[in-house]
Amino acid sequence: MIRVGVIGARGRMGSEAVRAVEAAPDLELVAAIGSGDALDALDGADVAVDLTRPDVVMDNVKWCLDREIHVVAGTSGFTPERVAAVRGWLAKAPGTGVVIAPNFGIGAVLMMQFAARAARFFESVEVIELHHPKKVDAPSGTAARTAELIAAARAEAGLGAMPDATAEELDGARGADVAGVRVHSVRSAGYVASQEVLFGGPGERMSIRHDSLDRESFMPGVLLSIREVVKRPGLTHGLDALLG
Ligand SMILES: NC(=O)C1=CN([C@@H]2O[C@H](COP(=O)(O)OP(=O)(O)OC[C@H]3O[C@@H](n4cnc5c(N)ncnc54)[C@H](OP(=O)(O)O)[C@@H]3O)[C@@H](O)[C@H]2O)C=CC1
Ligand SMILES: O=C(O)C1=N[C@H](C(=O)O)C[C@H](O)C1
Repeated sequence: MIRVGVIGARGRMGSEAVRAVEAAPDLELVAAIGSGDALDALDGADVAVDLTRPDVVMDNVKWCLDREIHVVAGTSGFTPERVAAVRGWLAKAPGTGVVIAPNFGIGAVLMMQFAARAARFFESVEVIELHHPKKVDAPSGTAARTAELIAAARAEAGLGAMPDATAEELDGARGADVAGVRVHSVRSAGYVASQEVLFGGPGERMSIRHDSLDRESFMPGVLLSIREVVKRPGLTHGLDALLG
């Protein structure tokens, strides 16, 4: 049995994760921690799953790594600087694993992979992410990571800046610049989590879209990450490596 604690257990994702862990025959829920609860309840846990907020997740990860508790971090906000900080902490806990999962959805992981693969073939690319209006951060972690992957693929292919004649702009009209890729965030009732990556080249365009219609879409990825993190010391960034 893998002993699991969920941090953010009363939230939208955390409560789903609690149910999923409780229903899994090889996992035991040993802690369900909400805001205001002490992390000490994680003593004895093998894995902590963090589904909280970008402003608290780093402290939680550090607390767990100081105690050699493996971490599955689904919370958004993992900038390259934060990922580097986690790597640094892991260097002092070499037997411990961390999975940072910008998105647990299998389709979303594929959408990010496909986008990175297509990136070198198009001169233009922009990302539109659409989420429920209770989301506290923008752009989404998924969109930011997608932009980073696209930017890396473009750089590797020797592509320069994208064509864009914008000379006058209402603040925000062209979205956020993430590693040179424009990311547009929509917040609207009726959405859980969606993303579309738009590519353009001479005489053609292509879009790759993924929609999570229900948070149950994330649960297979949460369970896979828990089962894998105990076998993988060090940092795993994204579910790609876990999917084979
Ligand atoms: N990787 C993925 O596939 C997915 C990631 N996410 C990410 O997961 C995170 C949570 O999303 P969501 O569930 O929608 O958000 P919610 O606001 O519904 O849940 C967050 C929960 O964290 C709790 N919390 C806040 N601070 C602490 C703390 N210091 N210790 C313990 N618990 C705390 C909150 O408690 P309280 O309400 O009392 O403040 C709340 O219950 C977000 O960053 C989101 O982007 C979401 C969906 C999928
Ligand atoms: O807050 C959400 O809901 C989601 N957050 C993650 C993100 O920021 O990418 C994953 C998914 O998009 C749902």
